[in-house]
Amino acid sequence: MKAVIFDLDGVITDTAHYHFLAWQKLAQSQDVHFDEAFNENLKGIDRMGSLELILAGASRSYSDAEKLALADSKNAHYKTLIAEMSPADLLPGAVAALDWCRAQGLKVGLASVSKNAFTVLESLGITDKFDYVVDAATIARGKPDPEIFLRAASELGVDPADCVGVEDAAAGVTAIKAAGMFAIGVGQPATLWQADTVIPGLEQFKNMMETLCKTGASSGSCS
Ligand SMILES: O=P(O)(O)OC[C@H]1O[C@@H](O)[C@H](O)[C@@H](O)[C@@H]1O
Ligand SMILES: [Mg+2]
Repeated sequence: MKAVIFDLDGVITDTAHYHFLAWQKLAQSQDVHFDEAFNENLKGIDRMGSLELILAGASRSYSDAEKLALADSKNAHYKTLIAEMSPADLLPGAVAALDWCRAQGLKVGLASVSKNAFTVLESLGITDKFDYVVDAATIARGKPDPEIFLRAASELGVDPADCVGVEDAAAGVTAIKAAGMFAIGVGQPATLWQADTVIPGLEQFKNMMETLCKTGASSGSCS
């Protein structure tokens, strides 16, 4: 393996909860039922894709202009929720995982479909820990399409088969597998059943990677 490509929301920081709160408020404003179980379907899905899924439960149809206005209002709310983020919002094990990759000589990429990813990385103080961060605005097809992971691998100069992807969302794991990479799921095995292996959080990342390197389970050997 030569590179590790991380998702951001729900893997490195708990912005997944802020997305949930912002979508919940929007759904309530449109009288659409919304709960944690439904939100699971939105994880990893881009902004307009998520909005379409929510509005599918509404009693009326929406014009493109209305949809854009709703997406803008969700994003404005989301931005107020992330405004106070700081390095204290890093999930346990996140910095250690990123630093371990670099110490091993592995390339480190970020593949988030969030257009707020650069802002969040800056607030967390970890921008310089990545060799390449995909700009979500340049991605045509969101997860579960593999485009974003393939772009990261290409920009890092690494064959997708030599990459490990790390994801908390089912759609993200599907994208990693479709890109031909080894998938580490972060969360519940029942949700992330497509992943090659699942860990509860990044605190277990280093041990998992060392085991993979020893057994050659990913792609033969490490860097
Ligand atoms: O609205 P943004 O910040 O561009 O984010 C898009 C998506 O980014 C993903 O990382 C999140 O898992 C989704 O929940 C979110 O909808
Ligand atoms: Mg995520």
